Amino acid sequence: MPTERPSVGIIVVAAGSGTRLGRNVPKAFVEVGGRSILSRSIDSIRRISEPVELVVVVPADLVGATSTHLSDTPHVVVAGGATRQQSVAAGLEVLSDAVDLVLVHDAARAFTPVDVFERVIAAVRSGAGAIGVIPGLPVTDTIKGRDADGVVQQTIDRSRLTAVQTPQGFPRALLAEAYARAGEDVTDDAELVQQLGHPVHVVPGDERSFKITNPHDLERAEELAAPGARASAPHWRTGIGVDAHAYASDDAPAELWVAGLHWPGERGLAGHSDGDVVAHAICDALLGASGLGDLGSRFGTSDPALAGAHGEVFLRRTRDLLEQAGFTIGNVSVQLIGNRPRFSPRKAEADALLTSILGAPVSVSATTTDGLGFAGRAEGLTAIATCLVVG
Ligand SMILES: Nc1ccn([C@@H]2O[C@H](COP(=O)(O)OP(=O)(O)OP(=O)(O)O)[C@@H](O)[C@H]2O)c(=O)n1
Ligand SMILES: C[C@](O)(CO)[C@H](O)COP(=O)(O)O
Repeated sequence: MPTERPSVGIIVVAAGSGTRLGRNVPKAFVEVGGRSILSRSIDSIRRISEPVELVVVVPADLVGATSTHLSDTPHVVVAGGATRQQSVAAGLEVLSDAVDLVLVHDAARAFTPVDVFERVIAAVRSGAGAIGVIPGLPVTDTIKGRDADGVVQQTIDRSRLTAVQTPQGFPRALLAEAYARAGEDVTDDAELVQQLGHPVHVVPGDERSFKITNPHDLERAEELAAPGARASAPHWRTGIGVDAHAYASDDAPAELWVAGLHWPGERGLAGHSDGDVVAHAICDALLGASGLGDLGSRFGTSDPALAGAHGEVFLRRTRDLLEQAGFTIGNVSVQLIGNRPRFSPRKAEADALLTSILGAPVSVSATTTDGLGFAGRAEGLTAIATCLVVG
């Protein structure tokens, strides 16, 4: 069935042995800062702002062990071949029919920022199914041609040279045809597409997208992976979350918990958990900003462990989910809407508690609605939260 926009498939080739790196495990499975190169190479893919189909190509004896390197990212694993070209061909074989735009990415480029992926996807789309797109950087060294004895023959005009990176993007039909007709082994996908006579355009690559090839590259990778180092330009995202709970009925009274605090003597809220609207609105804002779903899909009412759970439980779990996905919370701002409790005397206490739970500044304010709406009629409480996250 035709889709409005080409649906994206990404083949991550990770089946190389890493001869030049000289380790005793295949390169993509070498650890950098406690995580494999393969695992790091999909960090940015997880952040692409649309769903993508992921195929990972690995050495045949590591097919079974690969999933542990990809956490919960949906993927298909397939055994690669003796050359990069054969490995890409193996990946192409298992893409589903839904995919009509393919990116091929080297796992060895473990720190490629997400904007490079998005730039390549956008450029392929703008080419109306007819062009290939590769990220590249200007060459900064002087480049000379030499003969087999090492004698310089000429200086090559570097102004027209590009150092080519991945992901390389193509309309699926074009890449499939290029691979079907491929002859001699070449070093990148664009070469095969060009051999068919199709144009390949260069878009800006990124210095951080270097290929981990030699031992020195591994040192550079360790530096980028070190705590506090930024492997990619900060990507700020905003989120919004709203929650409302009715007051508990007199038949089933409850204690009031709002903003992580217990409010003795106040009428409690009804709900599967403790009904902490402030905590729940914050979770929704954070999950939404990070593209990680929402409170309902992450912490469903079917989970008996969450019956009566306090807001703090949801907040801590939400923070963990964001951190696992590589996001850091910038700040959170929340407004509580309702007649009671009188919030301002405990604002500082609430801010301090929520700030310590989330490890980022949280500010809660409160307002009434001049008697309007369900909050004004004292039927319940609402909270609206906004946040910034960076990833
Ligand atoms: N048979 C191969 C060879 C390479 N690759 C992948 O292609 C990318 C680029 O290749 P390169 O950096 O040259 O990796 P290796 O071939 O492993 O390195 P070396 O040439 O040093 O052995 C890497 O992610 C690598 O895993 C692959 O999937 N299958
Ligand atoms: C695809 C590539 O990364 C673009 O620079 C490069 O051609 C891979 O070549 P290698 O010889 O397999 O490293």
